[in-house]
Amino acid sequence: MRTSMLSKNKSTTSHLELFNFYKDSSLARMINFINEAIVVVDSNGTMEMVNTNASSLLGLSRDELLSENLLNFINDETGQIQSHVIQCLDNAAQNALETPPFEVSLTQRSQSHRDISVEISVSSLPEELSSSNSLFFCILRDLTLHKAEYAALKRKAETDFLTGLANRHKFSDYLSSQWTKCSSEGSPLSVILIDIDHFKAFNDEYGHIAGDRCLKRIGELLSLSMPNRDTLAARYGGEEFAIILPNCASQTAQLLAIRIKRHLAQLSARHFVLASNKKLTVSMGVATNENQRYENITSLLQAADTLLYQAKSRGRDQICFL
Ligand SMILES: Nc1nc2c(ncn2[C@@H]2O[C@H](COP(=O)(O)OP(=O)(O)OP(=O)(O)O)[C@@H](O)[C@H]2O)c(=O)[nH]1
Repeated sequence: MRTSMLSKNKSTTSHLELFNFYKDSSLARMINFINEAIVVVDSNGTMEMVNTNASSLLGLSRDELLSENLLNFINDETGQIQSHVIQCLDNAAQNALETPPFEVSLTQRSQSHRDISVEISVSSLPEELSSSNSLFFCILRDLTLHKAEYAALKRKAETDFLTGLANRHKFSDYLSSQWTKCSSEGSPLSVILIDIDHFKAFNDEYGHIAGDRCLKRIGELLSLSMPNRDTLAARYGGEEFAIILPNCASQTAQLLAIRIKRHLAQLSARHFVLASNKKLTVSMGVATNENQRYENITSLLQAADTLLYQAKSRGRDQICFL
């Protein structure tokens, strides 16, 4: 039975016959013992064998999956991913070991119809296991949990613990990507540096815990003052903050700096008054890359830093811009 079925031409063997044959083959029995979701497909993506893990991942019983094509589970409006999968099957047929795993989004057919991210790794089966019809062994790995964990870790790695703003690392990455984007579009890019004045005196007078609370309040205020989703506020250093404003001309950046300074003054008057009755103030430097004024990110940041120190040396509690 085995030899005659295998030697039969695929076109004269119905899918049901093939499936029933494969269902009882030693390979089909073996894949049920592997602790991965596995489907065996032909070169068009039609499923020939499915193990129990794959059946629960795809949300249909093994028998229901018989008439299904793996490609029909893939979310792919443009059809590009499906072509890529077919190409991977072709590649796997040529060189099984050089087909890298790829990621797709699948819709589960269970009641929830949930979309899940899955990594598929394809290998071709040797001829003695697949008859004249090329078969491919696909391992499907659910990446949903892994992706959620990765996103949470990434968020943590990019966030300043105390203020909840972006940290310096995220600031650098974002500035770098926005520099490239704005330069290629010929649009302006502004940076505002903000440094709290005499913060050491505040810490000395009220202690570090009150100092931390103050930094947190300023972080909240900055976060609420951002004009749009492209704007990024970050904690740049100990008592220093920075704002990246893509597509923002110098005048608009200056107006935003003035507004933030006014809001900070109101916050300070309510919460952060020093013993000498002096309020906590900030100094700011605002620099804008317009008409290729600066050669690179470093010179833009240096300009903002120089302007900030100008504000400090002129007596603090002020904004300097070009
Ligand atoms: N509470 C608290 N204080 C911090 C933190 N990071 C930095 N600082 C304090 O910020 C102060 C910065 O002091 P300086 O660099 O002398 O600056 P300044 O006193 O603000 O004076 P100018 O910047 O010259 O106006 C130091 O006392 C630091 O301990 C923090 O996370 N929490």
